Amino acid sequence: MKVIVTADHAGYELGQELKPFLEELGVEATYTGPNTADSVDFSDYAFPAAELVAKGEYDRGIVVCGTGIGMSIAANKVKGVRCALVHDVYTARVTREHNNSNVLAMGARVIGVDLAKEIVKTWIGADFEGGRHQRRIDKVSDYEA
Ligand SMILES: O=C(CO)[C@H](O)[C@H](O)[C@H](O)COP(=O)(O)O
Repeated sequence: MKVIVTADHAGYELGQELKPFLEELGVEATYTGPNTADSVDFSDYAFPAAELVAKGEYDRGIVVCGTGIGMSIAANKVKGVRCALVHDVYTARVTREHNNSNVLAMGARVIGVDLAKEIVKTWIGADFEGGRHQRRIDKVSDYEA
């Protein structure tokens, strides 16, 4: 699996920690966010990363900002992206099983590194269940189209 990780200035420390963590999980990970806390705009990082997921160049994306909200709003503007803002392990699992989310958003000012890693591990390992959930996703995709 190939995963792109990006962040803004508020999320860069967590974003950078996630690359080696994903590699420990056997995932090929790329980090495209900033390397300093200098202020940037989340949209400049969210759109390119989300587009690469939508194009299939990466299987999944992880986007991190202060709250995760700005990144998730931006990522969900990209056609084909289903970005889930997650701050607990339960929704990390269910958003894969039910929503087939292909981008995960987290807020580095909301949760700590250990919980973020648990969320990532759960989200990476959970599979889409299809069935009734596929029908529902198809309706969203039809609207998007
Ligand atoms: O867009 C956001 C809020 O939903 C992100 O959390 C940003 O990281 C945040 O707004 C950045 O805030 P800052 O005061 O400019 O550091």
